Amino acid sequence: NASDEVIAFGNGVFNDKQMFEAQFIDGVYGLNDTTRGKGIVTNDAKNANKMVTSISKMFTDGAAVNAHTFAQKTYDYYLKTFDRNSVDDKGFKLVSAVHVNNNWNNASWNGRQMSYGDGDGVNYYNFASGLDVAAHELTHGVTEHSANLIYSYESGALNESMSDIFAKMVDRDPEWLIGEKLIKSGPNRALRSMSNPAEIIDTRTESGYSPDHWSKRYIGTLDSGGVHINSSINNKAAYLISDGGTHYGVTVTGVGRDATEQIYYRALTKYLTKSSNFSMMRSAAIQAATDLYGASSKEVKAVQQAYTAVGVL
Ligand SMILES: Cc1cccc(C(=O)O)c1OC(=O)C1CC1
Ligand SMILES: [Zn+2]
Repeated sequence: NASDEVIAFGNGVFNDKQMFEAQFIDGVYGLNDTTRGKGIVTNDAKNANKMVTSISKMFTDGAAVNAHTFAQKTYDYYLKTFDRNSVDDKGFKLVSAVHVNNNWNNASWNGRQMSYGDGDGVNYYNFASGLDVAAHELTHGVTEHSANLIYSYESGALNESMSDIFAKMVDRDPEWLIGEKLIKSGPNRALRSMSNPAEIIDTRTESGYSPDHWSKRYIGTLDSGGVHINSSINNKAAYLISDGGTHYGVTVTGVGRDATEQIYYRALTKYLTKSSNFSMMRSAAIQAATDLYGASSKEVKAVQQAYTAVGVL
């Protein structure tokens, strides 16, 4: 029988009410949106680690409702802000799996789909519960279909930072915290902080905190050469470009989120390459800001000052 689009309602993990397009296929309602690109589909992995393809009625499953609606919101952000049609700009079908593995404290993009763990319920809530998490994962897809930054050492830290930056452009909060909704208990109130990276305890680093300056970068092999550790250095720069501030004695006059997202999107899609390092990130952002706002613009000045403030020349 014909499948038809319906408007459905459901509650997320924290009973956040969501409204979304759903599909009625072969007698079953499913989280299947055929109105965006080549589609947006959400599956229940039933705590297996294989990606099942069953679309079942999941409006009562908070993780599924969140993963699905957050993928829609992120799709809409890229289309509206940059006229980008999904991760590949060709309508790439966005597939998400929830309840992956058991008590999995992770979320991922594997080149084909997003996956979310349920969290252990002690330190973490369900990893599908944060819009910033979904936007982070989906942006890994955007990066893969643009600069395709190698996921290790400095290029990997930039890969991670792109995901954090756009996560916060989609899911805006004044302190630019990453994954704050996931934390149930533990020393940190978020996975990362872009406004003040050094507030986050990280026992992998020499100082014990996330780095907020290139001189404090993690040099080691953990975390694929520190991709989630050193991303904080570029995150801080992006925060300073947007909101401004004085950091290690260097003052940046912020230019706002809208200019900042345009600068980073242009840098990511036009200037960064798979082996770009932090210094090349500085050059790419300056070039992007020059293209968009002019060589003597306040935006170019903010980029120069921000990268100087985090020790990247
Ligand atoms: C929780 C987690 C663990 C390992 C990798 C990632 C990853 O996607 O890089 C990950 O997800 C995040 O960092 C998102 C922002 C919360
Ligand atoms: Zn990531």
